[in-house]
Amino acid sequence: MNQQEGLLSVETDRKEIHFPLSFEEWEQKAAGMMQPGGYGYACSGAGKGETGRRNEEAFGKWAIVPRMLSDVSDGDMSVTLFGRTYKTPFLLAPIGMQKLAHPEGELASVKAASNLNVPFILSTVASHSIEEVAAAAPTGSKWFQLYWSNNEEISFSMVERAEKAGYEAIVVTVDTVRTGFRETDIRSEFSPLSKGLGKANYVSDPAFMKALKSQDDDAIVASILENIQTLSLHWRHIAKLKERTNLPILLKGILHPEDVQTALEYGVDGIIVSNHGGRQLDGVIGALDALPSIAEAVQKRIPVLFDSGIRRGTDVVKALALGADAVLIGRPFLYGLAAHGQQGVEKVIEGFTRETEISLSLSGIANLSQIGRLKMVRA
Ligand SMILES: Cc1cc2nc3c(=O)[nH]c(=O)nc-3n(C[C@H](O)[C@H](O)[C@H](O)COP(=O)(O)O)c2cc1C
Ligand SMILES: CCCCCCC(=O)C(=O)O
Repeated sequence: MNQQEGLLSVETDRKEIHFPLSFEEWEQKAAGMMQPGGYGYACSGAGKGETGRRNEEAFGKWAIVPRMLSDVSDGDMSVTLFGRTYKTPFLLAPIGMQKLAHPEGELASVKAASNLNVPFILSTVASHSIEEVAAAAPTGSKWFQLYWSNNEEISFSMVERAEKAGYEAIVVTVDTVRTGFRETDIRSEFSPLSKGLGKANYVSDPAFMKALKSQDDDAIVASILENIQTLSLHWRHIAKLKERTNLPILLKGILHPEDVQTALEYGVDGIIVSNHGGRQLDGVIGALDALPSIAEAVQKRIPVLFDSGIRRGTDVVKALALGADAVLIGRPFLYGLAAHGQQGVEKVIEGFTRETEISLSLSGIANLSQIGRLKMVRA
C-alpha cells in the first residue's frame, strides 16, 4: 500500500480503494489520470506563474492566534447565503470543461456537491448544459457562472435558462475579458475550447444557434471563441443584467476596494475575491492579500466569498478570519474528480470539512458567527 494514501479508505465489493489525503497527493494522482495537455491546462497559470505561487504563499504569511478555554463543544460551521443555509462554508468553484478531468464531468461534481449540501457553480463553458446539470442534481443548490457574450442576447438567454432550471444565483466573472497569457498551453498547443469541450451551453442555446452562420463544428467553436472574449465588458452590462434577472448577482474576480464601491452602487449582491487561480493576469496581488481591504470596503453589507489558493482546512479558517463569508474550492475538487469521479469530489469535500472543523475547534471558535474573535497576525 502507498503509505501516503492509507489514511482514507473505503471497501467496495471487497476491493479497498485508497484515497489521497493532502492536496499534493490528489494533484499527483490527477496528473497520472489526465491527458498531459489537459493536466497542464488545469495546473498551470499565466505568465511565469508568479500569481499562482503567490496565492499559496500568501497563506503562509498569516498566522492564527488561537483562543483557549472557549467551550467549542457545540461546533457549527453553517453559513447562510441568499436565504439558504449550508452546513459548511464551501462552494465548488466554476471550472469549465470538466470532461477534461473525467468522462462524467460536471454531472459527477454536481452530484457530489448536492450530496454534501455544497453549492455547485456551473461554468458557461461547461461540458454539460445548464439543464443536464440541473437534472442530475435537482435538489442541490446550483449557481450559474456567466461569461458575458459579445452578443448579449446569448447572455440573457443563458441567464433565463438558468433561472428556469432552478439555479439560485448568477456569478459574472469579470477578470476574463480575454484569456490570460498561458505559456503551458501555448507550448502544448492545447485548447479545450477549440476541442469543443466547453460548448454544451452554447449548442443548446436558442440565441446562440440563431446567430450562428454555419453549423459545422469549426464554425461553432469559432463563434464561441468570438463571443466569450468581451473586451468591452463594463459596469453598464451589470446594470443591464440587473434589469433582466431577479437572481442575486455576484462579481467574481474583484481585487480592488474601489471596485467594491462601484459594485455596491450598481446593486451587486455579492463579491468573489479571486484572481482566477493565477490563470489570468500574472503579477497581480495574491487573492488572500486582497481580502482584508475588500472585506473592509464591503462592511458586511453583502456576502464576500473567496477563492484562489485554498488547499486545506487551515486555509479556509484563515480566509474566514480575514473577512470571507465562505470559500470556493477550485483545483482540489477538479483533481478529486480526475482521480475518482464523483466519489473523489466527495472525498475532497469531506477532507476539507474534517480539517476545517478541527482547526476551528482548536482556534477556540465554536460557531462561525464568532470568527471575528479570531486574531490573525503577519507570520
Ligand atoms: C481548469 C480550470 C478551469 C476554470 N474555468 C473557469 C470558468 O469556466 N469560469 C470561471 O469563472 N473560473 C474558472 N476557473 C477559475 C476557478 O473558478 C477559480 O477561480 C480558481 O480555480 C481558483 O484557484 P485555485 O483553484 O488555485 O484555488 C477555472 C480554473 C481552472 C483550474
Ligand atoms: C475567455 C476565456 C476562456 C476561459 C475558459 C475557462 C477558464 O475560465 C479557465 O480559466 O480556463
